[in-house]
Amino acid sequence: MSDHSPSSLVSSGAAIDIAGLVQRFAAQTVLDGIDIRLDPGRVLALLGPSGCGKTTLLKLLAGLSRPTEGRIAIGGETVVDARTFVPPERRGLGMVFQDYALWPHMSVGANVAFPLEVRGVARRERAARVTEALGMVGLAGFEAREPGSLSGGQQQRVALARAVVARPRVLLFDEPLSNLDRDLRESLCAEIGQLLRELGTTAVYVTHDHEEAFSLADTVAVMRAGKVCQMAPPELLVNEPASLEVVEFLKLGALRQGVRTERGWRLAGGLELVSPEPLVGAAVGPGHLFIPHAALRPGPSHALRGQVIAQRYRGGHYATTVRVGSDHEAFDLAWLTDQRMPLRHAVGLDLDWSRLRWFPQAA
Ligand SMILES: Nc1ncnc2c1ncn2[C@@H]1O[C@H](COP(=O)(O)OP(=O)(O)OP(=O)(O)O)[C@@H](O)[C@H]1O
Repeated sequence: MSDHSPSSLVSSGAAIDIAGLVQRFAAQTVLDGIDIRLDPGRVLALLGPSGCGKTTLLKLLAGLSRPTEGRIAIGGETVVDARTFVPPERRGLGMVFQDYALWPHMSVGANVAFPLEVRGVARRERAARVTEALGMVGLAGFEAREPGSLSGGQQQRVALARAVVARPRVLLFDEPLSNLDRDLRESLCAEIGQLLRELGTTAVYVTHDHEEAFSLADTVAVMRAGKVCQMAPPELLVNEPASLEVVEFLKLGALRQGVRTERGWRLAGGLELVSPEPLVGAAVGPGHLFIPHAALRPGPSHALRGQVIAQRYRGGHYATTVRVGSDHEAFDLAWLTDQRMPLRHAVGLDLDWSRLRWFPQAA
């Protein structure tokens, strides 16, 4: 964020242990047996579609509600189970919300100082730590400003300074960037990631944005319908998605129904993929083939032939949509190239066969 050293705000992050967490509201089961262990200082993203239970899980961590069943421990101490409930203010947390939640009648400095005031920190130390926290988020000298006079991005930086000023053991983020425009989202996301690493705080970050989750987090929990489908570092999720659900949600390529043959796959619609090398693993039979975007590369074998149907310039490359396969069963793949191409331009692509994933149909 700035080159200000965060020395006095560095905290020792706490481990988080969640075991058998269930949340029911009347007949609806919103969290259905969540087990998560997060090591101290790690950043976990909870990623999933609207309504999958992300915010409900974050609220349980924060102590803003109580689970129907299960246990949460922070730093080895049980903060909630059937017998225990530690209130939010005693959990050692900092929180950043989507809507900033700043107090409009208080100056920026007073907003950031508030968690220290509540903890009875002396005025002189308070002032020094507020200055430092504002410096860290790139708002040095903003103490006297009114929150209402700041841009959305600046208000979120104030909220971030307020969340870190009391050296929390755990930081919780609930979709903090979703009210900001794309460029600002990208830059603030990178800055938050850097800040978290400098501070060493454990963090849980709720988002439905894949890019945010993948760029910020050490570990991503993909959630669907109250369950964690897969929890893994971003590169593992991309290369080894555990299930069709994860593949479908992450949208990192094309998923096609087909039949595994001795030498490759015959996809619905008739497209044949024949591997140059013998395939290992999985028996022949029906299932789904996942062709990740990352498996595409230019080359002479032209395992896949298609037509360019769209190109978008982004960050030095053309994100190119290539339509492959016959008319009624055509599918689209995204390919990064530095060449500009006319619409309907015919392209032949090679495949990195080792990156294809086959999900055999359950017997
Ligand atoms: N206090 C409550 N009482 C009844 N139902 C609730 C309550 N809180 C949440 N729900 C329901 O639980 C489900 C999950 O909500 P939650 O806010 O956790 O989802 P989410 O994954 O964070 O979604 P979004 O990305 O839209 O915020 C929703 O169907 C919601 O209506």
